[in-house]
Amino acid sequence: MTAAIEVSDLRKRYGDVQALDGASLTVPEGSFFGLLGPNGAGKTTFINILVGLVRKSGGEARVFGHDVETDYQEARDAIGLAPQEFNVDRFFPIKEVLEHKAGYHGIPADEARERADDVLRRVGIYEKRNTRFDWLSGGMKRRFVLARALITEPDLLILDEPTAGVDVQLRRDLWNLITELNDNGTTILLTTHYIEEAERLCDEVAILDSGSVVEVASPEDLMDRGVDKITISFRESPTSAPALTAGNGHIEDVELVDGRLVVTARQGGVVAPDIVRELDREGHEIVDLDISRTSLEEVFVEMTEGQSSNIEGATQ
Ligand SMILES: Nc1ncnc2c1ncn2[C@@H]1O[C@H](COP(=O)(O)OP(=O)(O)OP(=O)(O)O)[C@@H](O)[C@H]1O
Repeated sequence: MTAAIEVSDLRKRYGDVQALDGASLTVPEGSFFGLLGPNGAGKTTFINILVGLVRKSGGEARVFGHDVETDYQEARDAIGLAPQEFNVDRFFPIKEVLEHKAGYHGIPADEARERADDVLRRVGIYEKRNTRFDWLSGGMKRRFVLARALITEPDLLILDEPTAGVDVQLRRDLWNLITELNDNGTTILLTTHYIEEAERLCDEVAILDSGSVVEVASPEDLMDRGVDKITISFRESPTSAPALTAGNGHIEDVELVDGRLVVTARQGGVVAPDIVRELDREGHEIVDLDISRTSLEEVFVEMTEGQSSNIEGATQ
């Protein structure tokens, strides 16, 4: 199967700044893929090279097998982009903006009108179809840039921080809409500073740091690399921390804190049952057990340490 995105040794230099420094990445067709990284890691530059807004300084980039420079039109026609910054023609009613965009991609006028109505309904701003972009609220503007990305029915939808600064309702609407698109086969590339968003939506995430890809894994696999804390309360507190043989090398530390046993371990959910059985065998009566998992956020911060990270937990 041809990959949706195939990038190797991608480089971009702006004057003194090496924005991309040999980034390599494959995004499989049909996946919901997250591109994470601290501010300035090169995410927007990466996206802009794919859509032809920025010329690479070196390396290769293909979209569904089409080179983004030599087969520009084919590559561009496959992509719908909802950019971080709004760059919309402000003087026309939004429905016309969509029709112009469809026309630019070779879609006949009748079909363009139908598609414009359809995508405006899907993003929930059909009643604003005759309004100029400037007169939409901030949330409606976000909805509109998504509609504009969808008008060409792209095989690859690229969303550059689609939920930055939007309210809870809109965030959920956007999540539902893009999940549905992905279920129907659209490949999604999402950049986000909301870690919970990546955790919830993405099959795989790539972590970009200082212009190169430092990791590609599922959110679940990344979280398994961090350490979890298992806190166990007993009917009668032991006088010292029991020595544990369970855990198969997963346990990193065991200590007694205020009468409770605190076990630091990788894959806490996997080792906890063995620990419980061992303590039970030794006659300790357990009254409560709590596992706090490492968050993807903690793993991310550790991997990109030293960078100015502003990754956030989604507020809702
Ligand atoms: N047109 C430009 N001219 C000069 N430097 C640029 C230009 N565009 C980006 N840069 C620099 O390239 C680096 C990567 O920027 P980029 O916008 O790709 O990062 P990002 O990961 O998208 O960041 P953010 O999360 O803040 O959006 C930064 O140091 C930025 O200042």
